[in-house]
Amino acid sequence: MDIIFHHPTFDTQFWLDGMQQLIPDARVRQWRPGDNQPADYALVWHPPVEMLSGHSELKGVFALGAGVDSILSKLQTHPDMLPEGVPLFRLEDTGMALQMQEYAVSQVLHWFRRFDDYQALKLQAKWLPLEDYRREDFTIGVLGAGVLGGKVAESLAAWDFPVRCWSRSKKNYPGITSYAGNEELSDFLNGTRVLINLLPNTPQTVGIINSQMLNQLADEAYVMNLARGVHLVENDLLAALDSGKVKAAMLDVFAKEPLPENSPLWKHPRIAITPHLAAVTRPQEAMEYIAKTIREIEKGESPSGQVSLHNGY
Ligand SMILES: NC(=O)C1=CN([C@@H]2O[C@H](COP(=O)(O)OP(=O)(O)OC[C@H]3O[C@@H](n4cnc5c(N)ncnc54)[C@H](O)[C@@H]3O)[C@@H](O)[C@H]2O)C=CC1
Ligand SMILES: O=C(O)C(=O)CO
Repeated sequence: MDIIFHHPTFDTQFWLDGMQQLIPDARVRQWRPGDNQPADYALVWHPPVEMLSGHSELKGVFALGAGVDSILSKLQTHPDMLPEGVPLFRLEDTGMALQMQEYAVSQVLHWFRRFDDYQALKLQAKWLPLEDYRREDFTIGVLGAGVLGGKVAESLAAWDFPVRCWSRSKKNYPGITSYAGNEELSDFLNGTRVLINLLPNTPQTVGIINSQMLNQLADEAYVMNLARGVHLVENDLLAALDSGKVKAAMLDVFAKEPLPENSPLWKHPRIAITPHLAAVTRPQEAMEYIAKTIREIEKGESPSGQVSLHNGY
């Protein structure tokens, strides 16, 4: 079995050695421009078109992240990049859910305990106990209730917050109210105080966090974007912050990354920013998942994690 690997920034040797250890009889190599030799599996992030195009012998392509939008958008301009019938897989959790839970829970608790207000008071040397927020006024709404959104919703429900989620089809997470489809979006938004985005980037979700959505949230809402920058209309968020509709935002992802130095988001006192690291690929977990999936494919099984090209995620 031949496995090819390409990632613009990962430690390639670590991945080659790791995959070799997990599948000892495989020949694992770094793909380099000009390498047109056949392969059974490809592990990729931002793959050059020629790495995959024409390789209909591939039995699987593994994206080395959870979101496959960068690969699917390249398919728009290079439809032959993924040969017909070759399945595309993505990382399902592999250590990312726990990171998302840490990120979301710590920030929700930060807002709920009003640490942002106390930091502002501290800067004025003011000793002023504020009224507590109540859980019943702190409904958390998770947009996208898949592998990551579902876990984030569960971890916040464990802190006794009222939690709801929104997805394409109904979910059955204990203690979480599930809303599905565009027809239930307004009901989901109505009363949501903290909006957490974990949707995939698809034509249906681009720009979804806009004025219309923000205006339907509870007053003094909080917004956390952990999915993709293109989901959020940045100017609409700035307007909602200025009007007071939104009290604060925590953003991990941006339409343009790295976020340009002249972006007004940097200077806004009620926007917190992290540089797209809410959840990163954990190499060992990812390799174990890929090796397990390869074994399942080799046995003729249908492993989970296959991307639906039709749904776009
Ligand atoms: N900031 C970061 O560091 C990271 C961000 N991500 C982002 O998180 C996203 C979510 O990842 P997973 O949970 O693994 O994806 P997933 O595919 O398991 O879940 C997606 C959820 O969104 C829902 N959804 C999709 N389209 C919808 C629509 N049009 N209307 C309503 N619901 C819709 C699905 O029903 C599902 O519940 C990734 O696509 C990626 O963009 C992932 C990893 C790290
Ligand atoms: O896995 C993903 O989709 C990411 O965004 C990683 O940072």
